[in-house]
Amino acid sequence: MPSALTDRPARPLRIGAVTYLNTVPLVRGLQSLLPAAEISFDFPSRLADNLAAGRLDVALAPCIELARHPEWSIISTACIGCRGPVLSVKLLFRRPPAEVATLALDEGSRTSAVLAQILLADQFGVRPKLQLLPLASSPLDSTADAVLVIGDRAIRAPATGFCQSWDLGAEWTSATGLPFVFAVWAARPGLDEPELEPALDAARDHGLRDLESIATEQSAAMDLPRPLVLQYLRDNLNFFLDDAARRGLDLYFQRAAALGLISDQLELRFHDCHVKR
Ligand SMILES: C=C(O[C@@H]1C=C(C(=O)O)C=C[C@H]1O)C(=O)O
Repeated sequence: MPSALTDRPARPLRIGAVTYLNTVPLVRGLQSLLPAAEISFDFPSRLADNLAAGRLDVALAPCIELARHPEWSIISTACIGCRGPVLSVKLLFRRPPAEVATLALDEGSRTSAVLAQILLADQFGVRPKLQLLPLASSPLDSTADAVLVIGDRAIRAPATGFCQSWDLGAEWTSATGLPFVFAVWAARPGLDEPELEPALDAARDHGLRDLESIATEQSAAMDLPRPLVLQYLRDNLNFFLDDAARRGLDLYFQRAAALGLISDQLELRFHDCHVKR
């Protein structure tokens, strides 16, 4: 039923969040802040597709997708980023980087899929042929010269079977001196939910105050050492889209455009236009 005031169907706000450990601090308090919202979890690439298809109102979307959907706006200062090694975005090499002719990309990824191509092109001048690493396949199943894996499975990525591995957060920061941003909260056009932005920011702040208990709970749930989980959430990840993170994002988009991986007319849109370029 359309509501009389807004003329839109009165349905719950549909929020899509990433299904990895990195997102737990961002969403832990969200349901109690937005009791009527429907929060679902999926892989980053699917969240982007679902937001684009109108199946979600807001999603923790791979930031490269902002370039492909200029109609989306960023709706929170909460993000998934890093300022150095990230631990969960890895490029595993079967051949030395300068000899990479085939690159398999984690099906769950969009941002890191482009980041891997930027780093290989900028540092070694290689433009490999792309393949898909399906979500259900192990990197060991792929015969590509280099294999990108992200998320929880990258934290556990195999140490054997590959001659070298890059942590893409570390590679980006040592090449540029800037932080990196993997995903941001993006809203579909026309979304009018004034309580959403403060809730997303507050949920992040709440999660960060609760890292010790999240680490205890998640290390048991994921069978990972608690110190590793705590270090990942507290030290590797950065959850703030601040000025330095935005400079990293700008440079990433510039490099992606220079390589023809996105159009070069990107202008980031922020909800309510409270941050302008
Ligand atoms: C740090 C990470 O960032 C992720 C990487 C993404 C991508 O490559 O598209 C998208 C969302 C994030 O969850 C990770 O998943 O390990």
